[in-house]
Amino acid sequence: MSHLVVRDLSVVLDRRAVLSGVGLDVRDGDWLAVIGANGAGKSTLLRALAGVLPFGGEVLVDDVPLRRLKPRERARLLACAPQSPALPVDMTVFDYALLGRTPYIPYLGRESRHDREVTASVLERLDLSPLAARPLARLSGGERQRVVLARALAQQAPVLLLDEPTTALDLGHQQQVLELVDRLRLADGLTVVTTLHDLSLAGQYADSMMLLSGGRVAASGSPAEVLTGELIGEHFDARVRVAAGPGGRPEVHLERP
Ligand SMILES: Nc1ncnc2c1ncn2[C@@H]1O[C@H](COP(=O)(O)OP(=O)(O)OP(=O)(O)O)[C@@H](O)[C@H]1O
Repeated sequence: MSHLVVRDLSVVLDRRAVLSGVGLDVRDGDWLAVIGANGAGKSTLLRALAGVLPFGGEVLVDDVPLRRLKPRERARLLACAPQSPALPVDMTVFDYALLGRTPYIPYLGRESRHDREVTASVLERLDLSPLAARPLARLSGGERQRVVLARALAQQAPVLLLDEPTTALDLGHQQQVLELVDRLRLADGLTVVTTLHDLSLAGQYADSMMLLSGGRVAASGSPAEVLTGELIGEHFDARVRVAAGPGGRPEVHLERP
């Protein structure tokens, strides 16, 4: 169970301010969806939270500033599935997912039976067991995306950051992955932050949403507050119709101009 707080976060890349003044507060078991047009800064935000980019401002997990933690300590608190990480193509699916257990394996030590069991069970839940011995080079795009997610889940960290976790997945696997993340957050109180381009899907799963535009927070609140025709029209330059879906959650449909 972990409470993620971000205050006044900024990131400068190539001497350009890519994120400025970003704040968020995600409680145990809550799901925040970060949305925004291409280049708005969504991946940069997740990379800064994951500690792989230098940033200004504060990121706190349960009141502990992230920048004070060693990489191993941070990895036990916060797991990240990036959008397209460089993959060691000769490594097998099992060994790659097992890398998620690194923060628990002693220096110069070997993984325990428990580490292998956790890894095997994550692969099972993502339909990846039959591929466990296959090298990453010989996977489809969607299979590779699930393996990256498997590594993050094997890390068993209470804060989970997912960058576009469903882009390469077919409909069934999109549902499987999002339902699995939803079950984990309800059962284990996982704190989830995802970027998602599919706004209806984001509205169905998230408790709260944040709309980024030009590296700043343009809107935040419940899905119904953020997914309005006006905000989407302004920040995505798209014409849409927003309808109330199941449970009053907004559904966003593109409309031909
Ligand atoms: N390493 C980098 N150096 C310089 N600029 C970068 C770097 N990485 C990203 N940017 C720029 O930062 C801005 C935000 O990029 P980011 O990848 O965070 O956007 P995004 O919202 O995730 O976009 P998308 O929806 O296309 O994935 C973009 O203008 C991008 O060109």
